[in-house]
Amino acid sequence: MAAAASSTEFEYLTGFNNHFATEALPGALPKGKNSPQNCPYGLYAEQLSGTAFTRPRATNRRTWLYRIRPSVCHSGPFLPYPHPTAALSESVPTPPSQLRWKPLPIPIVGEGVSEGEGIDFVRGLNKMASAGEPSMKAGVAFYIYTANEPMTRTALKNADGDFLIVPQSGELIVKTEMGSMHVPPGFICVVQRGIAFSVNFAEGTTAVRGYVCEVYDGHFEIPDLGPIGANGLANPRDFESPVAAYDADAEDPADNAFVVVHKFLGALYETQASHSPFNVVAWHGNYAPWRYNLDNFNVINSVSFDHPDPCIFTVVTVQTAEPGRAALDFVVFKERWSVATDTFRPPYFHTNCMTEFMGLITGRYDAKEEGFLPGGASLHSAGSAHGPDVDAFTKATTSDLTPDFISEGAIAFMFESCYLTHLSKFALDENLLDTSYTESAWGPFESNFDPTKP
Ligand SMILES: O=C(O)Cc1cc(O)ccc1O
Ligand SMILES: [Fe+2]
Repeated sequence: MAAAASSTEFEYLTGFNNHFATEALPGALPKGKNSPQNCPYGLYAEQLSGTAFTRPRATNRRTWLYRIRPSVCHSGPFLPYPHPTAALSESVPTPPSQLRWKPLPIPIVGEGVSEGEGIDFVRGLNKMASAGEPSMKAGVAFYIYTANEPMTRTALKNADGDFLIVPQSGELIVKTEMGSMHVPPGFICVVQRGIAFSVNFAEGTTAVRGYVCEVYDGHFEIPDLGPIGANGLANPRDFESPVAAYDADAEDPADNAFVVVHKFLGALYETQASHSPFNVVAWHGNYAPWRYNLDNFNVINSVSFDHPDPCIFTVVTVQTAEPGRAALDFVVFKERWSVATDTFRPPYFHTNCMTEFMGLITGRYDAKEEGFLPGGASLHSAGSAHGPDVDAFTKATTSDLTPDFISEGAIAFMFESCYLTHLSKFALDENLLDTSYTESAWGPFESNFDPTKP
């Protein structure tokens, strides 16, 4: 497939939830006020709210955009957007089975998508599982995307939730109204609701695969550190937001045409725009997309005994109103020293009241060294017991407990949610599922119980 290559050289503004100010033309930001009678360069002033106007200052998010045309010129009339796998996204009766998926082919060919067809990020977004309702601002959706075409003249604007994008293969250029970000595997990015964006490819990338978590609740925050102190895990200064950049109008009106896909109440709508929605010449505010390099995550773990719960690896979280109960924790399992004495070191057997959707970006995961593959996924629903597979158990109970540098170069992750998710029809496709998962992982366990040997 032809892929328009994009440069990866972008500037960034650093710091989590900072109040940024950035202009692509000198003096484009009005001085001292948000909404002057006339804006510099003939721009239109427009506010984008990320939270209710009345939220307390600490959690209030909004950005002022100075743009060539108001956003309303790029929206409506809205017509249903024919998504190739829409029918497969529908929720189906969901068993509590522990599930594992093989790496998804790029692109996925099947119902709705024929061999050789160009598929972009929006058309290649496949819903695996979801819970809740965008209309009530509570819930999540987990997706795997595969695409072989950039969104050169298409943008997506999501009213339902924030998108956390986790590339697994292929380097993304995520172009947003606030500017562009390079997001290769090993990085994550968040594009919050209401911000139009296109997923394009970096030079050398012709096909991509990765994971997306959409959260209908609030926005991603860095977790509080409690007794850990003022530093550690994900540090605020490592979050990078784009600088302002805009598409200038081309001379030929035909070259300016854009399709804006709008996600609203779980459905996709399209609108034909005569100009690019990426027309923000300057912006200021604290509601902006960001990227984060997972290399910067400072792993903290036990240096005495026992296996801490996986929340110790939370990079960012979306909280519900109940303290400590996450709509979504994004948790990363990466290389680290494993030193705990007299301890079963891999993830323990457990039943969680939260839902655990996992993916693997690269390398191996210590609870399942075989079978859980990069580009694949697993789902352990709330209430469904799971744990290390028999090989991991045998290795962990027989090896010497010397300090061990584990999972070298590996990055696994978990979307952990307090919501119970429904599977999509797509997720139950037998060609995508690893149908031998539960039997191969846990079937061989035998009783080692001997009442004579304490
Ligand atoms: O199930 C999993 O592999 C994820 C996980 C990891 C861990 O270290 C502890 C608990 C847990 O759910
Ligand atoms: Fe688990």
